[in-house]
Amino acid sequence: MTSSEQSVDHLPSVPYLLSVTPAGAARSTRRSAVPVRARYTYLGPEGTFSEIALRTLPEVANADLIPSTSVTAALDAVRCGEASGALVPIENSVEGAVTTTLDELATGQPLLIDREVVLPISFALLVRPGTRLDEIKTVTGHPVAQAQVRRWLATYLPYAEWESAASNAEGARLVRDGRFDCAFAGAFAARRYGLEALLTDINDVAGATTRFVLVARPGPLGLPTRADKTSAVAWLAHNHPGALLELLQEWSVRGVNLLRIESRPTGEGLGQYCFSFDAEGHASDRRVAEALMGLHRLCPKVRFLGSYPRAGESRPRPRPRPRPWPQGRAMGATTVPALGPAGVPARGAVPGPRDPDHDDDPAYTRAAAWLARCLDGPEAANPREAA
Ligand SMILES: O=C(O)C(=O)C[C@]1(C(=O)O)C=C[C@@H](O)C=C1
Repeated sequence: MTSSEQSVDHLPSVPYLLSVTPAGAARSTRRSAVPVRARYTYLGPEGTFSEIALRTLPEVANADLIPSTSVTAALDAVRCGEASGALVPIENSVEGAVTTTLDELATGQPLLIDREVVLPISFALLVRPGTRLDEIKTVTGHPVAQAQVRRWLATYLPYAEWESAASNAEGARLVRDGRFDCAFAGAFAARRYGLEALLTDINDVAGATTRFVLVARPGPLGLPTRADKTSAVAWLAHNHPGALLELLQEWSVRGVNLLRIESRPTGEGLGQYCFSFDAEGHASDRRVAEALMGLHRLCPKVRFLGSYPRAGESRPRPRPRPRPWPQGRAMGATTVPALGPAGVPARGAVPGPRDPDHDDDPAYTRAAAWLARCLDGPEAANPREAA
């Protein structure tokens, strides 16, 4: 048994976060002086990989961890102030994006990604004690799990009927209740639901991993480390030849590496897409800041999703304070706003200093003001959306 299995077995039984008050009710608790015990939520019920991922974070050691019924419920709990943060899956190395998470972060009241966790994923076939493989007729699990065991299912349970569950642990709960014969879930979930791991280490692709993000209400960004990632969503102005290329060029001309980019339907009709991406670096890095401002000029809508340490990079540590950018000097296509003592645009320093090159350029001024608000983390870090 691994240490993570042990930690799950010793979890207290907690209720689901079900009641959600209207969004917009509460502000971030990050700066609160009141010593309240933090509450974090995750895709539940107890015994999900999401819970294991959340428990790897030192900041939750003394917090209450409360399962949510879905990614949407977890994020809404943060939006309305019921939880300080939510840990949800966002990407799997075999199946790709967890689209619910991408879409929920792209819409609704803005949230920021604070941290990411990458977890190795391997499934066990959980059954009620005594069930044999040749007795299994119905199977359940999360859709992302199904994609990771498709070949295994075709080989060993070709006639079993699959029905998706809200999460792998929810699948295990349904097996316990007699709704299905077996569920794919982490082996650590077996004891929680009084089940038996008939088989373990099931995976079509060895070394599969899932990336999870810890999401919170907007607040000041963490200081840059030597290994950061910046996430955002951009909507293109017109569907014209080269529109996506223009967006990508904002990054490439500045030498910023994109780590992920995917299109997601906006819901406004066929062919209407926005682009969700991760870039290497922190929004206070000059090149990343310039690229974000470039996007703001180019796109009718940009949603900043945060700058945070990259998981798995050799121990990110705070950088030495960066040298201030030369104030008001043009750097490539844009200049950057005034810097505060931490090397990031100062609170209230919006827009930047008098800039003879750009003062007659309202698009520049708006982009600089937007970037400073992204770094400072006010509630409305996405004025483009209100426009
Ligand atoms: O956290 C869980 O256990 C989940 O059910 C979610 C989830 C996911 O959506 O990626 C997590 C990891 C596994 O790769 C499969 C499913």
